[in-house]
Amino acid sequence: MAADARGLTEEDRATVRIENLVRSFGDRRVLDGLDLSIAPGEFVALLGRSGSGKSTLLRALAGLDHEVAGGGGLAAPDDVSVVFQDARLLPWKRLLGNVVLGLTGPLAEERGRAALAEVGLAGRERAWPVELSGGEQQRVSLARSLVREPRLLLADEPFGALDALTRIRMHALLRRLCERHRPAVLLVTHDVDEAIALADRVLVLDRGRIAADLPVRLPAPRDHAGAEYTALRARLLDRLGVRGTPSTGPEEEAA
Ligand SMILES: Nc1ncnc2c1ncn2[C@@H]1O[C@H](COP(=O)(O)OP(=O)(O)OP(=O)(O)O)[C@@H](O)[C@H]1O
Repeated sequence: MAADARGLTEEDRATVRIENLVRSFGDRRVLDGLDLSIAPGEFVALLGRSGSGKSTLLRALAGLDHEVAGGGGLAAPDDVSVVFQDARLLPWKRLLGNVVLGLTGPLAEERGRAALAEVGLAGRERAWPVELSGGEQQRVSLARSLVREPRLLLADEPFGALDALTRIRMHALLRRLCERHRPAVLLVTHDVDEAIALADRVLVLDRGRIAADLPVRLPAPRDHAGAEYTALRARLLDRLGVRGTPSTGPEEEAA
C-alpha cells in the first residue's frame, strides 16, 4: 500500500479500522471476523438483512459494547456522535439546551445557535421538543451531533420513522451537512435507494462479514433512472437476496 511523505499508508490514516471483529450472543456469532476501514470524510452506507448485525456493529464502533472481541483490533475515534431512529431529545430542555448539552466554553451557545440555523431551525432555540414534528426533532438531533464536530458520525436508520417526502428533504440536508463538516459517516439503512443517494461506498453485511463493498460512482445529482444507478441497485438487491439469487463469495471493487 502506498505511503505518504510521513510514511503513513491509507490504512494508518483511516478514521475507522476494524480487523477480525467478533461478537456472539450465546451460541450465535453475529459478527464473525469482520474487517472494515473507513477513510476520513468518507460516507459509507451499511445494508444488511434484518438481524444481520448492523446495529451490533454500530454499537461496537460507538464504544457502547464492551464485549466485542477484536483479534486484530478495533480503532475508532473518541469523538463519535450517534444519531438514532428516534431523536432522543430531552423533553425538559429547550432546543438550544438539547443541542449544547455537555458542551462547555464561552462559545457553546453561539455554536448551538449556528447549528440550529444550519438545520433550518433558526429562531426556534427556545421551543420545546414536544412542539416539533418528527422530522424537525431529527434535525435537532443532527444539529446536536454535528455541533461537536465529530470525526465519526454513526447513524442507525435515522430517517426510518419519517414520511417519504420528509426523508428526501433530510437526505439533502444530511448530504449538505456532511460536505460542510466532513465527518466520516457510517449510515445503517434498510433502504437501498437511500444508501445509493447518500453514500460514497455501500457495504452489505451478511453472515457476520462485509459481503459486498461497492463504490458509488455516479455523477451528481444522482439520477434514479440512469443505467449506472439501476445496475448498482440491482447488484445490491442481489447481495441482499431480494431477487432470490443466492450470494456467492465476497464482492469487492477498489474505490
Ligand atoms: N443484547 C442482545 N442480546 C441477545 N441477542 C442480541 C442482542 N443484541 C442483538 N442481538 C441479536 O443479534 C442479531 C443482530 O442484531 P442487530 O440488532 O445488530 O441486527 P440488525 O441488522 O441491526 O437488525 P435490524 O435491521 O432488524 O435492526 C439479532 O439476531 C439479535 O437478536
